[in-house]
Amino acid sequence: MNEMKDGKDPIDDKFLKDTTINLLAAGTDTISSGLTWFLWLVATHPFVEAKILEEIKENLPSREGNWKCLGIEGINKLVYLHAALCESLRLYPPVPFEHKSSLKPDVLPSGHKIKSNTMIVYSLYSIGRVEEIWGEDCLEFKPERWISKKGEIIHVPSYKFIAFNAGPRSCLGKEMSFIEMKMIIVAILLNYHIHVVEGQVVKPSISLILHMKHGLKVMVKKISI
Ligand code: HEM
Repeated sequence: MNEMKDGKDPIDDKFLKDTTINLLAAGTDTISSGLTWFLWLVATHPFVEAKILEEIKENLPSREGNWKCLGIEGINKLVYLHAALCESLRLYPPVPFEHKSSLKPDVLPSGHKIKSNTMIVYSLYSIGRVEEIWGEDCLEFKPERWISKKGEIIHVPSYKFIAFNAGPRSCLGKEMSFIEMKMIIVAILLNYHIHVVEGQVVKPSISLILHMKHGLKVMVKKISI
């Protein structure tokens, strides 16, 4: 990487180009998928929307202040919003399945024996909906399950909340994703009311990214807080 040729390092340029493309590719469709499912869930759960808005307004420095006044510190104080976002990513992980390969023979936690070079595909979508893991209400959108009695976020290990994958190859953009998504959500919810058009079929497409199969039709109305 540090080998210089004529004052220019071709390996360095390639590394920078690849890294930039990698970050753009990894952080574009994932964020848009995550935001679409989130906005749909919030628009169809008015109680959750009201609680998010209440929390944002409580944390705005002044009633006249707009969302930009919150800054990253303010955004990080929004416990209910964080909980709602985790809950949305649990039910609709933008990367719905993953694969790993074994270097040598191994035994899975389930007891299954595998040979070397076996590809194992696992569903992040399903892991977020297992009753033994998440409880009887696992299919319900309940941000409250992420909040302790003290009103703090409950830490959930990444092997359980697997939307960003777990282990050495987990998402490098996890923290950035939360900040980015929260800023966009706050900017949208403070300025617009989103009404989901009735009668449409909302379901995931089976692809590398969990897009909505038919997109999401909404009516957007400008509001002022
Ligand atoms: C809601 C948003 C996102 C979700 C759910 C998500 C999820 C994931 C998942 C599941 C992986 C593992 C992929 C694999 O092993 O094949 C991954 C890897 C990765 N993500 Fe994200 N991601 C998100 C946003 C971002 C953003 C915004 C960035 C960067 C700006 C980013 C950068 C990366 C990178 C660089 C990797 C590869 C890490 C490695 O292989 O060591 N991601 N992400």
